[in-house]
Amino acid sequence: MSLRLTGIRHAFGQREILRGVDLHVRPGEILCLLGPSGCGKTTLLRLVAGLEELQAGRIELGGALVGEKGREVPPEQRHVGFVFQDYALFPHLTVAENVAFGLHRIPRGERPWAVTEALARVGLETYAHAYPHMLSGGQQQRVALARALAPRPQVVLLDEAFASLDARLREQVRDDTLHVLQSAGIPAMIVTHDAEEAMFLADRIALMQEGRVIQLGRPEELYLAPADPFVATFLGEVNRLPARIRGARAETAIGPLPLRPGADLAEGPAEVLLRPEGLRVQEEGGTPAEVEACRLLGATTLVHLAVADGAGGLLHLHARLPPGIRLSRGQRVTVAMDPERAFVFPPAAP
Ligand SMILES: Nc1ncnc2c1ncn2[C@@H]1O[C@H](COP(=O)(O)OP(=O)(O)OP(=O)(O)O)[C@@H](O)[C@H]1O
Repeated sequence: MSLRLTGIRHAFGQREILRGVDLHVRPGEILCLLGPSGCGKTTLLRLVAGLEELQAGRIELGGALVGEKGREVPPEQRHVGFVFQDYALFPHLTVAENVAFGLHRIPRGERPWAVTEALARVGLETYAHAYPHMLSGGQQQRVALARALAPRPQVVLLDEAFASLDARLREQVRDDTLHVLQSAGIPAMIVTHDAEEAMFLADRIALMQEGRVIQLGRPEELYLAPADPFVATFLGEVNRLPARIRGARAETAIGPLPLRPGADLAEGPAEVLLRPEGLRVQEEGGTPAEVEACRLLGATTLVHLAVADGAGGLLHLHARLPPGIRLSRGQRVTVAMDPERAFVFPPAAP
């Protein structure tokens, strides 16, 4: 079971929303469509589900053509499972009846077993006879997932499925969802605008901007080798350092950074983006810096630092250090760069 999208374009009126998207969700793979609001993620998902008329390109599910302009398989015949942000459970049906709702293709006699199996998969078999309002938001979302998976669809699509849950519950439901999707082995395409969520869930991330996939790869590829500053900043916090390319190095206020092999950068001004965990704080042997603030954030300690920018001003930088490290305001330290967490790009447009 896999999903292949080729040359998908879409416009609403004169506005081009999708500008040529090619994607392959492999069997059993979890692919996250990540991008800012309005970049076309939901539209792409709706095209896959058949909820939007295809204008250009092809959609294949499990090797069979389900969408091409003028030749579209209707949504109910596509074997696609859908989970929305607002669960969309039927309030007057029990949990079991909600899950059974999409099982018309399965022989009647097998349906109770399919419902029990789907509810067991999400750990809610004891709630079969409860009504949605008796469940927490997280449990309702798990029912929605069970309902989407019960008919064994070719692909399951999740659209901002965790957005309406509060932070702690969201983490729990995400975690459950990852394990449920992996154990079901059904490929999934998940829409989110939250980079951390995408990194948590995805085997691969397709980062979208203005209707195009800007970079496609494993989360660590996007995080550690971003194709451009947009990808670097979307995937996580960065420090921005003015730089100058000289030979095979980018020179910055906190030392030189060797260019990566194949980097195509002209001599002259550039910009280095440095992940906060790539800013090492040491007692000696780096560039002098002064601690402005130090806060424990739970899993990491965030240190605010001031460094001379080499032109009479100060650069404000963030370092993320292991928890337990305590530095005081005004303390003098030195800083250095971890080249694995630093990326050089042409200078930002003024
Ligand atoms: N039926 C429609 N008619 C006109 N414009 C639409 C329609 N559906 C979506 N749009 C517009 O298309 C653009 C892309 O919407 P889409 O929902 O695909 O983006 P998205 O990346 O999922 O963002 P969001 O997270 O905000 O939903 C938006 O500007 C939206 O206003």
